[in-house]
Amino acid sequence: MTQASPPPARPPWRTRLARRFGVYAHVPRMFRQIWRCSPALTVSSMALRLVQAVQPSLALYVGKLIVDEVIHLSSLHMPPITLLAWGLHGPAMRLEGWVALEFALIILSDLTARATVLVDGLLNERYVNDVSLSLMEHAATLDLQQFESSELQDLLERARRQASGRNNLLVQLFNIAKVALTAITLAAGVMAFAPWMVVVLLLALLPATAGEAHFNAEGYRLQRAKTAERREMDYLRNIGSSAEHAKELKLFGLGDFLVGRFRAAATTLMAQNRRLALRRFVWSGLFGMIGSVAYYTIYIVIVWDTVQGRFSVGDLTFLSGSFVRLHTILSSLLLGVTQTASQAQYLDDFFAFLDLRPVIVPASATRPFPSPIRHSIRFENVGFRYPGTDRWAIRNLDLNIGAGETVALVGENGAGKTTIVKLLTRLYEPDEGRITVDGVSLRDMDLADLRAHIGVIFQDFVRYSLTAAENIAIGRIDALSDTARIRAAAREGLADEVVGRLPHGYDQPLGKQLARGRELSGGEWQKIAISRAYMRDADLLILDEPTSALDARAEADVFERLRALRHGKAALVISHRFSTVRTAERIVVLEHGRVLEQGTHAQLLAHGGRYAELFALQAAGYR
Ligand SMILES: Nc1ncnc2c1ncn2[C@@H]1O[C@H](COP(=O)(O)OP(=O)(O)OP(=O)(O)O)[C@@H](O)[C@H]1O
Repeated sequence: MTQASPPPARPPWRTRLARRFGVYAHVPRMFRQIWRCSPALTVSSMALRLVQAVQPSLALYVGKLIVDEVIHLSSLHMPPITLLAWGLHGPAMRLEGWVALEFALIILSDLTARATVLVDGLLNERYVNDVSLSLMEHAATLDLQQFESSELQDLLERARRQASGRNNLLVQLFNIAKVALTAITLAAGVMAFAPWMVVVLLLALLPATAGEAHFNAEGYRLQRAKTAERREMDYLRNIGSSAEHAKELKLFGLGDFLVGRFRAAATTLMAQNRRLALRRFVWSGLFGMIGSVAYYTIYIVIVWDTVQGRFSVGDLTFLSGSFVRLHTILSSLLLGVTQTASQAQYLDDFFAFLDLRPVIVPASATRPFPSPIRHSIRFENVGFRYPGTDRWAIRNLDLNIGAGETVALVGENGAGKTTIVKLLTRLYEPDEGRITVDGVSLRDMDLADLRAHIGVIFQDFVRYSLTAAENIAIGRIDALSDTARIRAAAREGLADEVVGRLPHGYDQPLGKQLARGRELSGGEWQKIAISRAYMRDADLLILDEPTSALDARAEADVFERLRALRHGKAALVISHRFSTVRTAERIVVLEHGRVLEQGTHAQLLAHGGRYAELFALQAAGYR
């Protein structure tokens, strides 16, 4: 599975440059999303940063005033007095005022820093939840065929990373705004003394910025190209450590095989990441040094100017202090901008996912599902190919399911039985022909209305790690609190005696994922799934291999109830078991996506075709 895929090709420089600038295109959209989470918290977070931004310049300037005042006072040659007496001394009052202001600034800085952590924490949590909810809500609107494509899985994986790991982007962007403001105020202070210093410092930081931008883009490109490999690694990790797979893993001794495959994938990925990290380390170190050299050159000039008397000692403290900060702040600002740029690239994936539209377009003028069905459900010359494949899974299919009729579909593996169910429920659209209910095309119906009138149990139904009641209520989730309905459905689907044996009855969590969870046998799960179908008052009941795991008595019971329940409703049953199939009013034999023969059990046996042949084969097994 894992091939050491070659590093992705480098796009031309124009594209690279456009991408580097384009990464922030989605930031306003992200900001709107944050704002929607809580306008009050967003405003508070920004206001607190505004206060924090000007604080360092103010503190430095007050520091300069203190130093100058101390030098002034020490030049007055006061007689020795106590600190208290000196404090009450007139000339000291101004110094005390500056110190008090500095103290107030420090307290304010401390308070705003703490308040920012609090506000950001609250806002971040809301934002992360909002992002996860948007992902889930949007995923629910997409079609099955989109989920089955690996491109969508890759995009979803990257979008999820935005939901789980990229949430700091918000805090980082706010911090950048704060740091930028601080840098402006500090630079304005330094500019008043020597504008060239700021210019030199900015120029000296340019190489480091360019380097960071380059390596961040490279890093993202590598991560993006490796999405499929990472998904495979997640898959291997998951099957290697889940209770669901533990049984086969042990019996087939798959542990070493999985570990080996994971290790191979991880080693390739690590080697590519390491190469990039090393190149980044070397270049960033070199570029960083250019900034430091510029900084120390300027520092020496400031000291020299002070020694020469062009600057006061207060000026020296202010300038050197401002300069240290400006140097650190500008470096971190430039770094921050490029780092957030690389994170902002994930926003692309996140919003690209949110912008995906379902492929099955809703009908422009919807017609209600004809309930109850008076005549029939018809497949008229239907043809269908799965997206991305050339083979027709279904071709020239004409099929009729009359009102109140039970039709059984039989056919060898891959004949197209489940595909018919997917088309009937509009999980996929036919490429040719049409499907109608009493003459109304499925395409003209509202999707939710259509699905509300059909009860389906697929052969690979889901075993939810939820309580027994919830597992049954899944069939009609808006009736979750309707205990009587859940119990009635459980009786019809034979799940009530399964539930009766559970220590916590209907409140018993099922599966192994939840605390107190109880695992059921295959047949017991199937009874739960059949009960799900009974939760719906469906006009068409579709059971795809409903009784494959049931014992003979349970199977007979299920069909007896099915017949009793239907009262004029149609049913489509797919099965390989002839004991199930023979009870149907009509049996349709499929081959290569077409109807080969159809009729009652007796008619088909008399006909002596494929059905008779398959029936004889199975019957021989029992003799
Ligand atoms: N998601 C898919 N993408 C591509 N091809 C698919 C997909 N699902 C099924 N097929 C192909 O379509 C054909 C019909 O499959 P279908 O699941 O309808 O068969 P079936 O009659 O239900 O088989 P079985 O008895 O094994 O359940 C098969 O050749 C299968 O390989």
